[in-house]
Amino acid sequence: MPQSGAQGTANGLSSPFIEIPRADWARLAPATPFTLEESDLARLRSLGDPTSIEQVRQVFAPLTKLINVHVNATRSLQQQRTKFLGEMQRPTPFVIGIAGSVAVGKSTVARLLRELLSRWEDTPRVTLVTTDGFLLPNAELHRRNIMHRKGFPESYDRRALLRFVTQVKSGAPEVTAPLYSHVVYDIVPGERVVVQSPDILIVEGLNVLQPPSSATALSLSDMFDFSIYVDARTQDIARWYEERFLKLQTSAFTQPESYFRRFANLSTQEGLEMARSIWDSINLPNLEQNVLPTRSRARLILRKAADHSIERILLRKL
Ligand SMILES: Nc1ncnc2c1ncn2[C@@H]1O[C@H](COP(=O)(O)OP(=O)(O)O)[C@@H](O)[C@H]1O
Ligand SMILES: CC(C)(COP(=O)(O)O)[C@@H](O)C(=O)NCCC(=O)O
Repeated sequence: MPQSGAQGTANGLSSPFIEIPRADWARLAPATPFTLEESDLARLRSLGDPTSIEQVRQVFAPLTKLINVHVNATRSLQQQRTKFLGEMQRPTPFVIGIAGSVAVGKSTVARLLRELLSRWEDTPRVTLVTTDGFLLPNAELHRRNIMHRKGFPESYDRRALLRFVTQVKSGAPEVTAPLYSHVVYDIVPGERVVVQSPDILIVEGLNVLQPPSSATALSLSDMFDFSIYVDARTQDIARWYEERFLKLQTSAFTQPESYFRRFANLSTQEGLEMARSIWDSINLPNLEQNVLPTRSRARLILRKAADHSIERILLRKL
């Protein structure tokens, strides 16, 4: 049975979330055969992410079913509204936001959802964009003296990001976004990501659930039809960040164009110290000050255990 109040009862208010026990959630998987193969999963997982096929079956398959219910309800509402207003309007893309800390594993969640949702016959065209494309280029971050704030809300061109998602959601046939490279650690000049009127747009990034900058402004999350916060204990995320940094030392950092190339030859101890210093000075304060406070704005919270498995599922009921 769903349990209420899993997110606490601050100020005596009851929690807007119910926790759905993992076993009950797994039983909500669709009856259709599960077709994801180990080889697909290997392609979709991020570096160091151990998500298993069993996890996908028990957690992600029911989640895509729930999202499919939301997609169909949204389309039905759109149709009825169009009829009521006497308008001619095609169904517009269903937009999903995925938020959470650096290194929590958002990319794996987003890629799995893209893959599984595209296997539903109602939504074959699913596009995933990451908000890093809307980071200000390094030259501009330096000019504003905020290079040490990469990932904080002020390091993005938030108006361009909101405009981009609004255009996609309005049904524009083709919208483009800038492209960010984690290896170069900067926007790639002249390259664009092209989005062509998908059935579903997934927008993944640290700050996608930020409230509006003023009481009268629209926020990105106003464009979301569904949203997910990928959550974990801060000390676990810090460890995942360190472990990933050590793995990147022998992979991405060795590439000639890597911004972190100078870290490739550090000893394990020095690598750990460098990872800890970046975590403590940038990603941890951003998590605590900006990202974590948006958790309760999500429709669904996926809470990961120390081994990356999803141990708790919290669904907003209000
Ligand atoms: N310095 C880096 N070089 C290359 N790839 C990176 C680097 N940092 C992160 N990545 C990759 O970028 C993706 C996004 O990472 P991140 O923003 O931390 O989000 P998350 O871990 O929640 O998916 C991950 O697939 C990660 O492996
Ligand atoms: C690029 C990021 C800000 C994530 O961007 P997002 O796609 O979440 O908008 C992050 O991965 C990052 O590089 N943070 C800066 C500190 C660091 O190097 O870890």
